[in-house]
Amino acid sequence: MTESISSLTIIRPDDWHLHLRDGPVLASVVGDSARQFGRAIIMPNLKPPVTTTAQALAYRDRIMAALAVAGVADGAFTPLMTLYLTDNTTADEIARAVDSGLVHGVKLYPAGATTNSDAGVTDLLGRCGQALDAMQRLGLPLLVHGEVTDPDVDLFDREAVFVERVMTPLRQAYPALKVVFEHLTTREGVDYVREAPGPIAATLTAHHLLYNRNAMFVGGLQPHWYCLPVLKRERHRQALLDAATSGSPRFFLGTDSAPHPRGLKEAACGCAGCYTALHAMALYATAFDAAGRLDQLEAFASRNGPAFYGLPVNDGTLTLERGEYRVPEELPMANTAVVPLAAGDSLAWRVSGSA
Ligand SMILES: NC(=O)N[C@@H](CC(=O)O)C(=O)O
Ligand SMILES: [Zn+2]
Ligand SMILES: [Zn+2]
Repeated sequence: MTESISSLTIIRPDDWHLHLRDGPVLASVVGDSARQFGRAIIMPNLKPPVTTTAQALAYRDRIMAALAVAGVADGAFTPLMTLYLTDNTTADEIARAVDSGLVHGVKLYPAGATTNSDAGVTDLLGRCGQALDAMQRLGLPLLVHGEVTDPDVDLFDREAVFVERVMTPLRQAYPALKVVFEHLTTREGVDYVREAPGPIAATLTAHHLLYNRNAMFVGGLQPHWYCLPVLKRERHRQALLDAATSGSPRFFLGTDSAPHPRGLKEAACGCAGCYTALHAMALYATAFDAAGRLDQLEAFASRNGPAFYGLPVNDGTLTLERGEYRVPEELPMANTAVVPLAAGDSLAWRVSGSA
């Protein structure tokens, strides 16, 4: 712990992996992100998924309207849109996305890997060549949910196997394609991203930096700690924390905040996803402080992401202070409620202001 530091002001951070959903819930969640972050990469796994630029721009309009409803000042928060890659995404669609200036990535969901991935890719190298070629040529990053879906592969090994079976051949075939390995959860993933040649980076969630898989099982089955990729062993958490605090520009902040109604988490077949947008920066600061590396938080949260995406850093600042933050038990949301990650627990840091 870095006890001497009692407050920290950093360049306004960005969230490079965020689920805002759609409809009434949008206005309930977007304010939580906008209070801390200047921009966010908005995930396209709606029902139906956001597969075209036209759909992405319409979704962007709905987000802007929700920001106004939530009372967020004009220009205070910018959604960076993405497309959902399918077996049928064309090179023309990629060109339209780049021309819009508002779409910043294309998301790969292996079919069946996670929440709302049914329309995802069945065979990346076999079916998506046109789109990948265009993305490589035009500099549009591929954002990857990196887990194989082979039922013979143990759930806890699906990211490590993805590195061998998909990521390595993909990057050999498209060496100049910009790739973000989203929500990295394993030592194998970290080793790959740290050492691989070419334009690659990874996002790291606050929950994977702070908690290991015990959180899902100790004291009973804990549905609010279940997300994909699932929390892993402690040695993986340590590798992620080392990477986040190492100063390597290849690792940056992506919350993967993914709200689900309470009733769909606390169910016989509970949904994957943790809601962390509310207290994201308090969670990250608590993790970096525990590692004694608060000095690295600004690079991770505010500098490395824009550098990879070719965007300027934000103008404003965010200030955090050491002090107990008690996570609420539940948040009202549209006509339902969402339970935030670590509900009822105390964190060591909180957001105290922004400018
Ligand atoms: N992370 C999750 O567990 N869930 C995400 C999807 C995803 O990012 O894989 C969701 O949309 O709910
Ligand atoms: Zn994912
Ligand atoms: Zn996600």
